Amino acid sequence: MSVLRLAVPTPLRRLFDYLPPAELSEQELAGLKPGIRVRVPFGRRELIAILVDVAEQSTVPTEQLKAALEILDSEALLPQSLQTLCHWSSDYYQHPIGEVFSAALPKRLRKGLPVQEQGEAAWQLSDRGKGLPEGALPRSPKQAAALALLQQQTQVSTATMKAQGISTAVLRSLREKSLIEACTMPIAPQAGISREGLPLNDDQRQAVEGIAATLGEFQCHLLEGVTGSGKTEVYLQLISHCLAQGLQALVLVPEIGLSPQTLDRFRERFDAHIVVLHSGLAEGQRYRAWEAARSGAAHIVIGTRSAVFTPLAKPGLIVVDEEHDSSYKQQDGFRYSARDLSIKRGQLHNCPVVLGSATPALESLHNAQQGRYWHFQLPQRAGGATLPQIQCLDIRREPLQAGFSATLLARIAEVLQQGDQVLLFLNRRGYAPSLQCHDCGWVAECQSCDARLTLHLRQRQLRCHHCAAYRALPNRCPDCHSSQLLTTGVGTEQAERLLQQHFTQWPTYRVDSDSMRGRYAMEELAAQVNLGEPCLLLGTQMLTKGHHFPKVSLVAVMDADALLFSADFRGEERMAQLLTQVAGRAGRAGRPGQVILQTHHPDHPAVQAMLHQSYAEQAERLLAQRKANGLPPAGQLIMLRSDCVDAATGEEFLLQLRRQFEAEPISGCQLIGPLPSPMPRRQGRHRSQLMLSATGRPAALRAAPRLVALAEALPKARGLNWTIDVDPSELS
Ligand SMILES: Nc1ncnc2c1ncn2[C@@H]1O[C@H](COP(=O)(O)OP(=O)(O)OP(=O)(O)O)[C@@H](O)[C@H]1O
Ligand SMILES: [Zn+2]
Repeated sequence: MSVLRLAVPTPLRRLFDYLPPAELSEQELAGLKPGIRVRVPFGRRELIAILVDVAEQSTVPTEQLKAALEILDSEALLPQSLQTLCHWSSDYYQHPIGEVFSAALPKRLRKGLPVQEQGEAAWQLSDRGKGLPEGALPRSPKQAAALALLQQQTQVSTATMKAQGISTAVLRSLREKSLIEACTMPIAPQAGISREGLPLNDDQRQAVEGIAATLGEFQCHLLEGVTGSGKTEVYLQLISHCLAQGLQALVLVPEIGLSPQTLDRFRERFDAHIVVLHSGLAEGQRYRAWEAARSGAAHIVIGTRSAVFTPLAKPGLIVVDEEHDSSYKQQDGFRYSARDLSIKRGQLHNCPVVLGSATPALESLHNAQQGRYWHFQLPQRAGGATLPQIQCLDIRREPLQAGFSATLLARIAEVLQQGDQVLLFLNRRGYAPSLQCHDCGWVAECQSCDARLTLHLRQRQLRCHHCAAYRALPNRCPDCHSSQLLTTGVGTEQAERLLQQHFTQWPTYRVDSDSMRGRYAMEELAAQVNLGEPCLLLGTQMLTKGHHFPKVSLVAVMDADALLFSADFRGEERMAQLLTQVAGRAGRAGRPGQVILQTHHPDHPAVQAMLHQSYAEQAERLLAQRKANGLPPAGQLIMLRSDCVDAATGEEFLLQLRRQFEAEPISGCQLIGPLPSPMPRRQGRHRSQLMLSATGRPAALRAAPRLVALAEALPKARGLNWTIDVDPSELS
């Protein structure tokens, strides 16, 4: 007797056995392929599952097995290599396989809708049209031409008709006469054509030649190139090698790095079918892009994190741009790292993977040093631009206006007067991060989180940046009714006001998630700024990623102190990356750039390092510290988090887990905690964490399934949730 072994989208970490649908013949059963969708009853619902295997028998007694309802596909939706990637991810991240498959499929298919062959709108003769006697063509010459075309070729695309001067109006009137009918024509994959690239400098050429030599085999490459060194040009030329071999390229970009400028560079370079996959797409658009990638019609697939699961008919190259970026790690649900999975994918497809960054993650540098990755360096800016000078501006005892020192304001004025642009980095949106009563000390706090509320003056609201809570801005203190409410700290909204008042002649553009709503906001802004008129750009991290503003010659970090004193062991690495990236926006074309860090801690070692060391030198020092402390990449971490409405339950659960794990310890593994999370209460839930530190991958690979098995076996208190995070990127 045959049993269908299925991955069902549920939070349970196991496969489910079902009997085949009753009407399925033996022959049909033998033809079932892993990777097809099956509709199954599950509790009171119906779910869409993925077939993993057809087994001879089940461990569940036959009478308890339910029958599947319907087989939805004849061919696997995902190629074998991607199915393997899903299984591997499920094991590695200890995430339920059903949910992993869901993450890999577009919503349309998850809902059970049929696979749609993608085609081009076209026309063919109707039966009446076919029966038209010779010489009985319509009198209109255009209509006659259209019919003549269709008599020669069975189907002609609307685009071809247009190229022949036949308008849609002509085609419509032929359809009204029932002579022709609409149809879809399969898109014949065409060769992607590359236009000529820039002449490469020696470093770029070495990288392109070295990496291109590995097309057709698996090899991971680290492309470490300072900001503006022309990494993108290296990707473009590698992709053109890839297209020349008839292969597809997958390019991953950080969530907010998918700038229109980047896309334009691809579109200008290639006469090829380029599809884009990101979270802002409508369901239908996403599906069409996915299908084009899967069928091989798309030559280049550019996407954010989840695009790492896009099937490719002829995979040739994977590029991960800004590989250090934290948006590659999913922070909830299925907590995978798209960078790490792309390397696994390269292995499965036998294709090279390029990790590119000006500020590579310590993990990647470590792998390069160990000889696992080939390491290519671009130490100079391309096209003759020089790297900017970084200075620190000691603001102790300096009066500040909305976070600006007089010295900085004067410097900004000079640059604007010279006709250049200024970029100001302030990583805090809103007007002020805190509101306090001057008389009684009351502080506006979120009722559900251990966090202060941010003042948004334009909307006259207090908002929590950790949950959706907001309330109207009070006029008086709710405790003592004093009207003396004061703000502390400065956000972008406040800094923007000051700039507008101070620099009336020049426009200020604010770039943060409040001001950049709408899909085209960033695109329009970039176009405006690149007209080259002097202006002020003020923004959060959004402004720092991948943008190329050639006229910016001064970059100022308004509050460098906000980046110091992080509790996370990655704090200093992140600071060095962020500041190097921000600084890298200055002086990208010809004119030398200048970077100013405003700080109260000019002697802090991290600030000093920014002034006197390159990122590579800082990374070397930080890596040595990590090794000394057994922290990643020298060791591996696994985080177990619990959350519950009351504080004690979660902690008790993690404590039990620790005891059970330690009853039979795994060598090379050490548990730390349970401890309250850095933000102990969020959205009304108390959060605790238990961290496992392993000396290396083998120990971690043994520990992860064991922790999950123990946690699943523990009695679960009402309302308690727990999650596992393998290779956590944030310790919060
Ligand atoms: N070989 C070259 N000759 C002349 N100009 C070049 C060359 N390569 C790149 N450039 C130019 O240098 C500028 C910076 O290049 P690019 O944006 O590719 O750098 P990047 O390393 O990707 O930068 P970042 O990491 O800061 O985003 C671009 O204007 C690009 O056109
Ligand atoms: Zn909140």
